[in-house]
Amino acid sequence: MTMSKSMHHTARKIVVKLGGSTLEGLNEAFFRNFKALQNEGYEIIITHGGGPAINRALEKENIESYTINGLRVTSEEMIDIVQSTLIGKVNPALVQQLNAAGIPAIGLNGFDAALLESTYLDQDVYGFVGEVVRVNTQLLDTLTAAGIVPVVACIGMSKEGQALNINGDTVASGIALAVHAESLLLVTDVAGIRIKDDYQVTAVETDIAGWIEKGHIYGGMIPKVQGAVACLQAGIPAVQIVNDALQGTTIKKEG
Ligand SMILES: Nc1ncnc2c1ncn2[C@@H]1O[C@H](COP(=O)(O)OP(=O)(O)O)[C@@H](O)[C@H]1O
Ligand SMILES: CC(=O)N[C@@H](CCC(=O)OP(=O)(O)O)C(=O)O
Repeated sequence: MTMSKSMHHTARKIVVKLGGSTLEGLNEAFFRNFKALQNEGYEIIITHGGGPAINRALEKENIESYTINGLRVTSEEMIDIVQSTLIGKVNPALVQQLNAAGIPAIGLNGFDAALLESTYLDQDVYGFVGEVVRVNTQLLDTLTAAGIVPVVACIGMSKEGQALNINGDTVASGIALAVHAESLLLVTDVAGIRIKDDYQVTAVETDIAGWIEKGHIYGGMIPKVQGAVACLQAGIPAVQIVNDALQGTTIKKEG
């Protein structure tokens, strides 16, 4: 029997999402860990948020904002500010840090080669907030195969060409699903999931819903664990929620 050669690009992939709170000062240890993963043969795709930078830009314009379930309700006047902050400021600053550390990186957002096709999550409730419908994985494959790290800002593009604000964690899990990543790493400002007083080293997917219901997980942690559950259910073996020293919680399907 002969084995047919797969047409798929089969390199092992990791998606790393950098939360807004971690972006400004990535430390040397982070870049070391990053290069170690590349040297092991992993192709890495970076996605990022920028919540704190968006907050500052909105404050400057005296615009108040609020979140529901960790998602920022985004009005028409806000989406322009979100778009220009993430694509114009946060993304190039991160790309610069990577390039300076010797990691060739290219900045992208949902509009580039229709990278993130999106629809409104629920326009009546959230306004200009999107969810990921389709990812141009071919673009990502082409770049990573050429040794270039894609750095994706979490702005989606609707069919009509409208920019949509997508939570960074939602983009990260959407891309991880689309490229069949081996793992998803959500880097944030806390050492993983804290339940009462204890940071969890491991968690199983079935714990998550109850923790949200009881209020142990709230705010910005909600889109992270929801993205994690979607990845685990689609067969991605593990999702990690960690701080910049890569300490935190590993979430798995079963204990
Ligand atoms: N159970 C929990 N464990 C840890 N952090 C939690 C939990 N529930 C809510 N949070 C909050 O989630 C925050 C991380 O989300 P967020 O601020 O959106 O970070 P990022 O910008 O990295 O996406 C933490 O700083 C913490 O305030
Ligand atoms: C819809 C939604 O919530 N969008 C986020 C996008 C930025 C983000 O996700 O930033 P962090 O990774 O720092 O949380 C927002 O407007 O803040």
